[in-house]
Amino acid sequence: MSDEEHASAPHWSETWRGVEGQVPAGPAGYGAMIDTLRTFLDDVAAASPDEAIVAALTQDMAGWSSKLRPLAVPEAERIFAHRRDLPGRGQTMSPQLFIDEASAESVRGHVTFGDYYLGGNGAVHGGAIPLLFDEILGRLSNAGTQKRSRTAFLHVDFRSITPIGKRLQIRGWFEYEEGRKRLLKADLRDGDTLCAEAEGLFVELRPGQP
Ligand SMILES: CCCCCCCCCCCCCCCC(=O)SCCNC(=O)CCNC(=O)[C@H](O)C(C)(C)COP(=O)(O)OP(=O)(O)OC[C@H]1O[C@@H](n2cnc3c(N)ncnc32)[C@H](O)[C@@H]1OP(=O)(O)O
Repeated sequence: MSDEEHASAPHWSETWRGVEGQVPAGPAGYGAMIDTLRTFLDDVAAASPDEAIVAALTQDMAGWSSKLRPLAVPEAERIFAHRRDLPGRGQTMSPQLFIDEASAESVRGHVTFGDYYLGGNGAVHGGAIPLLFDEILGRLSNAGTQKRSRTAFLHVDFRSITPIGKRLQIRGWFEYEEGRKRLLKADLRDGDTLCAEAEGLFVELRPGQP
């Protein structure tokens, strides 16, 4: 990185905590709303409601959709998934990632997959785990640089089942950088048990690449 690029690059911590002193986008209470939505999705997944509850819930949800739809804004103005100051970035697509320790080269955190992410027999769905790895490695790859990268490949090995409802430990780290290529690795553990590990190639975008 040249001196000029270094001076204008964001600090790596902004990726995990947002910009210190900057008022985050969105109204007060946005994070609490997203947390409530996460709990709601877990409750929907776990419940066996009767016909009356299903009808009432459908009506309530449709009511909220019709209130939200006119409030849609272009991507750059959206709050969902843009709140780097919140664990999970204020989104519900991937499980809420709590960062315990981070640097420019590595990150360590914890995560609990709720009932919403159940695949079967108490195990997390095999598609939700790569989502989490892409989240942590994609953010680490782009930490402290304006030269954004995108995932070119993400290889995941499932070593043992990943349990629902347990606090798990996740780590991500840089293996090496070579030109525009950044190779990163991650693992997900339940105590001493290795649940899954990943290797991702992130390729730095050229100017004009979306
Ligand atoms: C805009 C920023 C987003 C982040 C915002 C942050 C927001 C807050 C955080 C969000 C956290 C979630 C982060 C999610 C991150 C995603 O998930 S991004 C979405 C998923 N990924 C995509 O959609 C990418 C789609 N693919 C592409 O756009 C293009 O293929 C790529 C990856 C940009 C590469 O294309 P290219 O620039 O034309 O690269 P190319 O010159 O062909 O190759 C460069 C080098 O890489 C190698 N390479 C390329 N692809 C491969 C491959 N698949 N296998 C092996 N080698 C490969 C080439 O062989 C070449 O190697 P060398 O010859 O230099 O040794």
